Amino acid sequence: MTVVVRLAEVTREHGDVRALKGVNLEVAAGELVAVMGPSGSGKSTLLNLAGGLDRPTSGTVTVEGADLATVKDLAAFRRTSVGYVFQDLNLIPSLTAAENVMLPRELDGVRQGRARAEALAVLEEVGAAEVAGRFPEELSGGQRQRVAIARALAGERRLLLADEPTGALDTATGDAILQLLRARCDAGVAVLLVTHEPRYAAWADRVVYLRDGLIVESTSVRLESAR
Ligand SMILES: Nc1ncnc2c1ncn2[C@@H]1O[C@H](COP(=O)(O)OP(=O)(O)OP(=O)(O)O)[C@@H](O)[C@H]1O
Repeated sequence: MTVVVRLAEVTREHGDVRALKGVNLEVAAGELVAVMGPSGSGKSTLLNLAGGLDRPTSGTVTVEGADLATVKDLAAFRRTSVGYVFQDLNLIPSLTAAENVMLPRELDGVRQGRARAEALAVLEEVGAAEVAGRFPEELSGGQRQRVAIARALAGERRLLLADEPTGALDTATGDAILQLLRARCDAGVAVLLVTHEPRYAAWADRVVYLRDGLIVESTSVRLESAR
């Protein structure tokens, strides 16, 4: 079992607010872990720390063996190792769907032709090939979500972080999104998924419950035979 991300005794304080109070969590390659818990319990904070978007007050975060505190170019590290589906998607309005997916790869030095080919392949994989040339404002909510996921999947990233990726989507689209994440996971990617919905958490191998900045419960949910 290859551990892709490990949080060890991680705390995060914002002034007097202790968003995380000593969290230990490992996610292995091929494992989908759902993070649940009430609003304000620290779920987004946990995800941001796991992806190097935020730094812990104490404790260590290790991604693919690298202690994030010692990584010099964290932005570059994130682009190559971590796929992130943001709650508000963060698609760039002036770029087409394909260009949005290509951008992080091009920033990494991948040539335009190859980045485009990759983008089209991954858009196809998420069922959004037909919108490759459209701009975000021309897309439905579900299509935007698929494009954001395609952007997170492009390249050989080993860690995928998704913060409520099913957002306000209808159940069928939400299920399709989870199916996609599950397929990536089964192909060897480690996935950390924040969700409020037990329906989606049921796709996970393990559910961890956060309360007041602590993991209060961790449950194995998915049996191999159920897949
Ligand atoms: N930048 C910040 N400055 C101050 N407090 C913050 C900051 N970010 C988060 N917090 C606080 O840390 C706690 C955890 O927040 P977090 O967003 O991680 O919770 P959450 O479980 O993701 O909530 P939700 O389900 O509403 O998204 C909350 O009390 C929040 O108000």
